[in-house]
Amino acid sequence: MTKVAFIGAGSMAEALISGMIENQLMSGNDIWVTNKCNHEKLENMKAQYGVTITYELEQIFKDANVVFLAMKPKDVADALQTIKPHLQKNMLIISVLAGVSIESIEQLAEKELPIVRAMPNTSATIGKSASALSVNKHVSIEQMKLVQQMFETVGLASVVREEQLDAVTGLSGSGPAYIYYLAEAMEKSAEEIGLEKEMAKRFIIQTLLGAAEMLEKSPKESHQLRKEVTSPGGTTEAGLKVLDAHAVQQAFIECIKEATAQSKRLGNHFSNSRKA
Ligand SMILES: NC(=O)C1=CN([C@@H]2O[C@H](COP(=O)(O)OP(=O)(O)OC[C@H]3O[C@@H](n4cnc5c(N)ncnc54)[C@H](OP(=O)(O)O)[C@@H]3O)[C@@H](O)[C@H]2O)C=CC1
Ligand SMILES: O=C(O)[C@@H]1CCC=N1
Repeated sequence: MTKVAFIGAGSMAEALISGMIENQLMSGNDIWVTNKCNHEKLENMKAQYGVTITYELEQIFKDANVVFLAMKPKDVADALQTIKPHLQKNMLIISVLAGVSIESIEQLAEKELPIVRAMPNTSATIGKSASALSVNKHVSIEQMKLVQQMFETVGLASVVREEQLDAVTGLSGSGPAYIYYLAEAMEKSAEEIGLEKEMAKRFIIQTLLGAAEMLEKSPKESHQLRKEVTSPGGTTEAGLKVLDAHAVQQAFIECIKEATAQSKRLGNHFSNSRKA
């Protein structure tokens, strides 16, 4: 049996727990969860997923095979300071923290541990995450199999070079938020052009799902698929002219580059503050 401990019980931890349970990789009995102080949140997770919740570190780490680090980057130094006496050589550490390098975690833990740095996204909740994984040399073949299995259960999982993880964070870690941002704009416009909210929502969702599936299944590139919707002198052309006038495509490119840069900054800030 695998015992999985989550240190941090926020959005990303919940997405992974929900996805792993929903897709029957494990049950709530296998999962232990703690956070900093939000007891109500832990109680909610216990009620919803049947996980064990505790602030007793002895309990959470006893016989744990896998330890997820799922706090914000700014909190990982304090968290590791507290948990490090409980970390054992055979425990696989999986960090989902944006920006924070494997080396930084090794230094904070002050012992040689198998460490995976992962960048999933919140679509793990429904088994649709895009997760990138990097590992250190202490991760065994068996542990790697387990990691692959866990992240494949919650979506697509690929091993990447660690230096690629900031870009993955900017692209697909943050990515769901960009799509929700577009959905928000579509919902707001629907209201203004006189469509009922519920009906418009169904049309928006189906349009996003349909376009995503076309991107997946059609052999055509995205720009070709866009062209096929855009009749000369038609409605799409008129709409897209407005987006071009506002340089929206360029803005999205800059958005992803900035998110990537922020991931690097989070990591640098973190390692510099350790050196200071
Ligand atoms: N949200 C997302 O879409 C994604 C997030 N990530 C990464 O996941 C990590 C968590 O993000 P997210 O879930 O959004 O953050 P949240 O703010 O939702 O959750 C953070 C959790 O960490 C807990 N925590 C803080 N300090 C400690 C501590 N010392 N010991 C134990 N638990 C602690 C908090 O507890 P309390 O509530 O009690 O303060 C809270 O449960 C981040 O590092 C982020 O970069 C990665 C991919 C996507
Ligand atoms: O916004 C963040 O920092 C985290 C990392 C990727 C998605 N959410």
